[in-house]
Amino acid sequence: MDYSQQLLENGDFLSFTRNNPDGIQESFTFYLTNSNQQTQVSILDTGVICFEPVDMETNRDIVLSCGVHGNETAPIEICQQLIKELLQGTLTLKQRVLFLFGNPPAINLGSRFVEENLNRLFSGAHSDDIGLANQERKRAKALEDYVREFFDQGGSIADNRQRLHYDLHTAIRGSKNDKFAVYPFNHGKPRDRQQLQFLYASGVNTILLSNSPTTTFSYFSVNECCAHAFTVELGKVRPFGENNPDDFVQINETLRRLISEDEPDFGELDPDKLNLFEIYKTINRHEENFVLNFADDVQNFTDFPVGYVLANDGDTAHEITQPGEAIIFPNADVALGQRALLTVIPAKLSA
Ligand SMILES: O=C(O)CCC(=O)N[C@@H](CCC(=O)O)C(=O)O
Ligand SMILES: [Zn+2]
Repeated sequence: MDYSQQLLENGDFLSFTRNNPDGIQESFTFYLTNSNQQTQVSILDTGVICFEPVDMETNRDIVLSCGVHGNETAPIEICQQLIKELLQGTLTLKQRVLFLFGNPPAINLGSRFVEENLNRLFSGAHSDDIGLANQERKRAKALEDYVREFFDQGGSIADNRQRLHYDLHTAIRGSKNDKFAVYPFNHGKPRDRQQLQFLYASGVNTILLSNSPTTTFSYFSVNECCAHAFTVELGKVRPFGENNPDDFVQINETLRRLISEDEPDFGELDPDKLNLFEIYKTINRHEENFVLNFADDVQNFTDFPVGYVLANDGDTAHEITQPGEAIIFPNADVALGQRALLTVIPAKLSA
């Protein structure tokens, strides 16, 4: 049985990806027909599948990525289910959608990454040290190319086309705010209220505004593709099969509407309902002797008193300097030079 027939029968793109973690021999395309509407399905690489309505006006191009960190399974399960329903014709396709399972070898290992954190390798960082051409660097470059090409083929945002990229993750620690999103630096452009409302309707009521360039996937799409893009954290990391579907009802619903409606209305933003923070400090690990001065079970968004030493990096002490300053993504076990934690402070949406 050929691959396209197999995918049509079982809709199981995740197994296809996991069985071909290092790539496929060549890309392939096939067509689906449902209620007289044709869909072009293109498998461009392992973990890369694109759905496009044929001969139908569309107004947005949607990228949904997951598994950029291989052990973050809830987003992988969400995307797998959407792909299955599209392949089996039970979810209507009205817009172009590109799904990406970011790091198949890491997904198979159930680990965050194999050699290097993929989500630190975008915006060209994959080519910074040419001696280091590991699979994550190659994949970061390939993912950039797939996303750029997908948006380019959709058409220009000057023609009122919307470009969207939601990079779906789960966090290592528990969190006082279970679901939250990083809104990448957008070089001073106003933050998009419709997008904030979309996130709110998806159950993501906490937003971290980033004020500087990074090497994450979502910043790449904002900066190089002019997309609305976010890193979306959907709860705590759990192994496959241990995620509670009840925790993802809202995002499942909003993503379905985004894919299958012409002009979905997600309601009006009430900024008072959002917990808004800005990223205040990025603390990188520079020394082997790096310690965090709080326990492993301290949750994201926990604040500490001014003067509290959060971390010691060799001889450097990183202190809390602002009332309300709270921790996000603490991880002492990162490579030297990489981000070991962020701090955030409460923020307001500018008019
Ligand atoms: O919980 C953690 O420590 C990490 C969760 C995670 O993978 N977060 C992303 C955030 C990316 C961003 O800042 O936009 C990451 O660290 O890559
Ligand atoms: Zn992640």
